[in-house]
Amino acid sequence: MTDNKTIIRFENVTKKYDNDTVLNGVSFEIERGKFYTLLGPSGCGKTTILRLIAGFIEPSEGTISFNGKIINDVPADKRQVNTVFQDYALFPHLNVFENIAFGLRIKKMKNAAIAEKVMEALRFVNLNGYENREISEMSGGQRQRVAIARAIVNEPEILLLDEPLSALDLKLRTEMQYELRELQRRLGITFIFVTHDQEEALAMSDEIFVLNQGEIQQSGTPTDIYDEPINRFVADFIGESNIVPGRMIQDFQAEFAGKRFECVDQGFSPNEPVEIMIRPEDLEITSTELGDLLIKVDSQLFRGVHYEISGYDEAGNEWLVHSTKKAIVGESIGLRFDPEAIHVMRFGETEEEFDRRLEAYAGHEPDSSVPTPTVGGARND
Ligand SMILES: Nc1ncnc2c1ncn2[C@@H]1O[C@H](COP(=O)(O)OP(=O)(O)OP(=O)(O)O)[C@@H](O)[C@H]1O
Repeated sequence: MTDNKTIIRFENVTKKYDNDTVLNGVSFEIERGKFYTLLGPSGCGKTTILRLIAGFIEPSEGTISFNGKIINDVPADKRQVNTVFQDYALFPHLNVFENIAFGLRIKKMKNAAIAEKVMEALRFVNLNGYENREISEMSGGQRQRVAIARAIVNEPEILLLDEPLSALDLKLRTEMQYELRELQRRLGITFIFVTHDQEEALAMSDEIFVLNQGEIQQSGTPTDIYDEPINRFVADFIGESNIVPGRMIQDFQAEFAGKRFECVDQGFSPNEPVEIMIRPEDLEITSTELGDLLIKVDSQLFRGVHYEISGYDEAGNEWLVHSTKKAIVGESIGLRFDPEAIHVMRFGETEEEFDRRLEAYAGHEPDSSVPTPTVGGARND
């Protein structure tokens, strides 16, 4: 059922071009007034989802609803959706004012009303006073804002943004991230933003959909996805991660790198093979005596805020560590980590199964009657 928070709903949407399936049975809901990001590598289907929402293309199978009504064959110009394109698609022969006014003139709005709306849109994107400038006289960041003003002047219910920051240099891009986020809050309309930049997605979004090969791998808040990635693809794509093979001995006890560790995961079959993920910043450098794991340092890079240290454990797994402490290449160091830092990933788990497993953990602390090693401690047996 669609409740009144839901503005867009995809149900088993597939898009094929000839025999190529570019979206494969995708289902999701978009809630009103939030900032969503579609994140994934090139060719995974992000733009295809935007184009389906905008009405530029139709699904091959499945349904798309807008405010509870199926809109599969509603034409683009009848949808309350506007798009900001990667190249901004501004009209070079029109000045800033006329670029923004364009859609309103097509709607045959009166001049006075157009002027009022254009000026309001310019204020929203901090470009008041620029209305008579030519597009060629505007910088990249300013053109970007004109493109946004042109989209919001139509008062859409949803604004689609297809990699709108990719043409900007890093500093301007970071500034525009703040501006866009702030603009979305002030306008209160739904933004659906496409990017392949994970840091951008983490910084800006209320919700992220991580896509790969035409399927949604995982959806959730930035912290959910960063802290609890569902599989190797998501863990690797969002941030840096150490992923090593292991198995779940029993509830709250994982084995990897030849040792057993207390963890916070449960609901696996005894000895089930799994993948273990630990973030580089969750590994703490300590002495070889105190370490849960020993690694021989292979390389070290200074990254400004931290050192990036890599090395190999005795089982041959590579570990990446982010630490403010220095290490010495060629020497052994100990690594310490908490049970919560160990993320256990099940092979082939669907998002529903994954969510159910995680919900089952909530409020269930490891049972103290289960014989497990000390907190974060390793047991050699
Ligand atoms: N009109 C089309 N005809 C055939 N294949 C298409 C068409 N449009 C897109 N595709 C294919 O669909 C797949 C998904 O494309 P899409 O543009 O959605 O990817 P994307 O995730 O937005 O990628 P990028 O980040 O590179 O823009 C790609 O393999 C692409 O080649």
